[in-house]
Amino acid sequence: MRVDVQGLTVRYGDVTAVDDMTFSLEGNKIYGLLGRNGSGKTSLMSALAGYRRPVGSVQLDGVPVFENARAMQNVCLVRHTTDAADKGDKVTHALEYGKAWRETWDDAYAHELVELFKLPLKTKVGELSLGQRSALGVTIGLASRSPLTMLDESHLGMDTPTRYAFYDALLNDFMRHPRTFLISTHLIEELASLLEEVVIIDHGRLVLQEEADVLRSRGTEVTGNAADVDEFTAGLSVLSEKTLGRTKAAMVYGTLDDAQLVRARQLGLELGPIALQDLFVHLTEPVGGRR
Ligand SMILES: Nc1ncnc2c1ncn2[C@@H]1O[C@H](COP(=O)(O)OP(=O)(O)OP(=O)(O)O)[C@@H](O)[C@H]1O
Repeated sequence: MRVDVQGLTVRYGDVTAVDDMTFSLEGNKIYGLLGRNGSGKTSLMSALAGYRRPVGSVQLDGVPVFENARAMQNVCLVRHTTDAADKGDKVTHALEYGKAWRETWDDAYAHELVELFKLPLKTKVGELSLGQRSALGVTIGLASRSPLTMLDESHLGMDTPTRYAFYDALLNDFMRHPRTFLISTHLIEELASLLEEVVIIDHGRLVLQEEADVLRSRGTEVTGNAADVDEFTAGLSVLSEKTLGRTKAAMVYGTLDDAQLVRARQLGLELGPIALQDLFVHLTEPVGGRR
């Protein structure tokens, strides 16, 4: 499903959560929506789901989503809190609602995921653990097979093995049934290999939208003898450094020229791709204020 956002602004009283945002997602990809706390991810996703009347326009496959039941049926937004489901309902009922609401729902797949995540069907949603609630949200999101599926930090409460089981399930299901996923997460590196394109927002504004590989190629990890790494990176924009004994790894922002590549070889330094997370930190406002 294609998404077109034009001049979108979301305000809560005096607070501008999304500030005149314009971008398009061509669709059928796994997109990462990255942004610091309070940057406007949830507000943006709510507008994309048609939950609020937009200032500006939000179109899904060329059709405005707000007050359009047909378009909204093609969207599934899973938030990290299972606010959609009544906490007094049993898990099995939450899944039935998912099924009743969506033509694209795959019930057999929903039950495969219930098995995978060991979800207790007869337990009330309000009595699930945080991780189980996350698993229920993710189950609803994946089994909905919605043409636009948005997962807003929905896997936050899962433990590490469960998160990795979720990433596998997501990728496998996306390969079998390509659709548009927009996923917000603060666990960037874990999800990085799944993301084809990345949208970074900060203070309600679009910072960049880029293919993940292109974004990674904007920086280099330089590893080697600490003194040699220091010599090589002097004057470069270093995003972060890690030292282990005499070895150092430095994340450098910017493209290296031929002379620098030759010098790196002379010093015996290893050059590799940069972590998306380091770029993200560099591209958004630092904790405590502006750069
Ligand atoms: N219901 C609301 N009423 C008033 N202000 C709100 C409301 N919801 C969000 N905001 C404000 O809008 C801004 C964006 O919030 P939003 O939840 O969209 O950010 P987010 O990127 O999803 O944050 P997080 O990563 O912490 O979940 C914040 O300043 C927040 O305080």
